[in-house]
Amino acid sequence: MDIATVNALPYEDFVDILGNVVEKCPIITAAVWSGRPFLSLAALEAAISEFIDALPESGKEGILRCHPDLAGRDLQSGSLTRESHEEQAGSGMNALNSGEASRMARLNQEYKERFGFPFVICARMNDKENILRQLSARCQNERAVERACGIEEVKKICHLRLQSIVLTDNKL
Ligand SMILES: NC(=O)NC1=NC(=O)NC1=O
Repeated sequence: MDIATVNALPYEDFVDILGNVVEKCPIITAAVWSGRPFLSLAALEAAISEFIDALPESGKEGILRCHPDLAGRDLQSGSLTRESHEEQAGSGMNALNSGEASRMARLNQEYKERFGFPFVICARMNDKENILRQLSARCQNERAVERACGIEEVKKICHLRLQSIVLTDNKL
């Protein structure tokens, strides 16, 4: 789909097609619809990023709380969204050995208890070794640092999800 087609979508279709570029946060997509026509995919992505950046801390934490744990219960129960499942499987989260799985579960729990929101990382840009390394290291950060870091990862996930839906090579 090219950006001209995206711009022509009524908001129902815009939200249907692009509503999960930020995991389980279709309100972001529904809000940025007002900003069309977007001159390029980059402009659409910038509108999403600006909407997120303008949210209060509680809103940013809310976005993080909409993300399923990596190798967590949603993966185990098969209730991940299509996008999350592809991302988690692609980074090996569904192929952890028992030691790795219990370490992920313990560190995810520790992280959530410390910050009140889950550890979020762009799985498609990391392998399981780096995810475990990042999770362990980031547990030591301050809350504000982790809120910002998690949101940056959300934007990376969004960038890749948008690229899989909207063609990037043409501009209006
Ligand atoms: N907690 C997470 O980081 N979750 C995820 N990262 C991804 O890239 N996909 C997910 O589901």
